Amino acid sequence: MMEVRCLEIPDVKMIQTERLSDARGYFCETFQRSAFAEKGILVDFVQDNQSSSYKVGTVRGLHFQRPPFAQAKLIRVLSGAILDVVVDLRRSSATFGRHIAVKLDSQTGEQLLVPKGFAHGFCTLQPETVVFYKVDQVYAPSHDGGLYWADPGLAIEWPVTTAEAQVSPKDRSLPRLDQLAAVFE
Ligand SMILES: Cc1cn([C@H]2C[C@H](O)[C@@H](COP(=O)(O)OP(=O)(O)O[C@H]3O[C@@H](C)C(=O)[C@@H](O)[C@H]3O)O2)c(=O)[nH]c1=O
Repeated sequence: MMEVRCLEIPDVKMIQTERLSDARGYFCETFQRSAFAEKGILVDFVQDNQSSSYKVGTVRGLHFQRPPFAQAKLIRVLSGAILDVVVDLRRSSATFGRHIAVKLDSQTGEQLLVPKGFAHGFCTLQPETVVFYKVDQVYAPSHDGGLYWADPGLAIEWPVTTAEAQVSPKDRSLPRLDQLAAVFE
């Protein structure tokens, strides 16, 4: 049993797979290719990634890979919690430039499916937060792209200010959306 819920941008989906509990704890199939396909989610994941962030208020993103290395991502939190954010970068989309922000935590184990054509990032809400995600294209640093997380034009309500956030030097100098050349059609 899995539940798939479309968010305000319908290609972005929240996924809850069933947790089978017993006296020891729970067991859960977090990804099963044919179960996802039955729900219309056809992705060939080729790489799993994991990151751990020490502090609350660590921001990673907003990232994407340019075609032909664009990635769909299936995100979940193993420990801690995040505010997960996606921005629609598809120029032909009615929701171009709009974002979705959802809380993901290890309590519910809900997963976020981010299609190709979106920038993705998150802010940790707890210390020692571990994020795990599957991607359907390999890492291609030559095709790395990004968007400045605190771009006021995006109007994302982050839980931290730019002064408080823990951000990598690379992420601090990413372009705003109005400085970004078209990436996705
Ligand atoms: C993303 C990635 C990074 N790396 C290396 C590059 C670098 O030396 C180190 C850290 O990379 P970054 O600073 O880009 O890591 P990080 O900021 O955590 O990047 C990630 O952010 C989130 C929001 C995403 O959506 C991911 O797709 C990815 O872009 O890991 C890989 O070897 N493989 C990978 O797939």
